[in-house]
Amino acid sequence: MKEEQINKAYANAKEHYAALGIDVDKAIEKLNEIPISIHCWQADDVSGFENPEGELTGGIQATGNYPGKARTIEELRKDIEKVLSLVPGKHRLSLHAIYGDFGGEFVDRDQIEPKHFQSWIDWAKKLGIKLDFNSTFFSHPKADNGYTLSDFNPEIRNFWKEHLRRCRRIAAEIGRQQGDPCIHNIWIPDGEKDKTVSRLAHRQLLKESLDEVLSEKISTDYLKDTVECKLFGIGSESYVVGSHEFYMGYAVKNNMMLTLDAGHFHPTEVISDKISSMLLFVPEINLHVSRPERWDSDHVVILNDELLALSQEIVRSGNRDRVHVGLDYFDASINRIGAYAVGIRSTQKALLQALLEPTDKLRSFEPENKNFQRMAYLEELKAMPWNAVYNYYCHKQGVPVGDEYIREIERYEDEVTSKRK
Ligand SMILES: C[C@H](O)[C@H](O)[C@@H](O)C(=O)CO
Ligand SMILES: [Mn+2]
Repeated sequence: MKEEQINKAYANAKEHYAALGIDVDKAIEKLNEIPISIHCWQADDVSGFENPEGELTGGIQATGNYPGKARTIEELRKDIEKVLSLVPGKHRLSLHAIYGDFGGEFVDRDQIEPKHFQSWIDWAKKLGIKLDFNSTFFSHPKADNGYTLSDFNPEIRNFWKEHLRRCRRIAAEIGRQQGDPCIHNIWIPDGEKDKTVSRLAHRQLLKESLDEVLSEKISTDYLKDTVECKLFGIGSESYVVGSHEFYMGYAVKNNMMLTLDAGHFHPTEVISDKISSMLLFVPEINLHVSRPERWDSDHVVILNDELLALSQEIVRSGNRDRVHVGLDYFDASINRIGAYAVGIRSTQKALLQALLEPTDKLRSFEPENKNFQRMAYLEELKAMPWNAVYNYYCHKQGVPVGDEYIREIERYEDEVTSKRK
């Protein structure tokens, strides 16, 4: 797109929004301050570097066999660097524990240390980005019977407690070195395919295991733990120990962060409407923005109604700094760099639309029962020239404008990912 065209469209958009009392430059500034925590696992179908040839377990599945997935740390970093060059803003990278730099050795989960993540910390520092972290309770023989921290066997529980303990210390070290708290997401796949009888017993064990490990106090200047619930997984259709009620209760009781994953609820249930409730009871919320298609299928995030509603709720709540936006999907059926670019850019477009909303004006209709006016303005806003503002933002940040990123990805595929056999 030509510079002149971008500027002209932007000037026109600016005028349109000004008529509604909206300052587009301020909206861009605010958008620029919202980091998106980019998940490292889209690049390699959640394989990681502990046992890359191993099976992906834990009730999640990456479907598809598109060529070019990252096979090494170097390839994964190169891919993430490419992704970062295609999107405006400063973002974060969310690492899973199985993505350590193990130097070709097998290091079991109860043995990992900060040193295995030092090269990630150094790399991130060089790029000027921050890291988040995830403990990995899946794809491991000690999780094969469906339980980890809530297993009846104390040896299994102890193994996973040690993993969690170490992950917290690794995340804290990342936070300390980057001078910004590292968000440590705890997702535990424990559950069963069919009619579990001992539901309470497993939940009691999960609670006890978490209580024990989380009793080690670590400053929130370095580490922010967050717990992620789930309704069901593949092979855990009937029972998941860490359900919504379990973790909502756990997070509220312990005054800690709660992760809401868009794919972890009933098929028609949305997380956008949970934000305004949970903000009243937990200090912070972590989002795993994903796209469930019929089930928790982890499709690439696109600009749909729920993504917009989610963004509106974040912005309208006035608590942007208490809601952390992270992505979580792993589509192996399409170009993986493209999957990242679409997901990040769409999330930003939704956030921008929310930031360009004349919220006070809309709110003013409510006490006056002017619900037609509210609805009509909301409809008008959908067709406002927000995309011209996004294009201008991309242009100013020196990243591809409009559909230019598609050709960049095709070039990268020709030159890099297609050569990975
Ligand atoms: C790989 C992630 O940890 C995983 O996707 C988790 O966050 C989840 O959402 C599982 O369904
Ligand atoms: Mn998730």
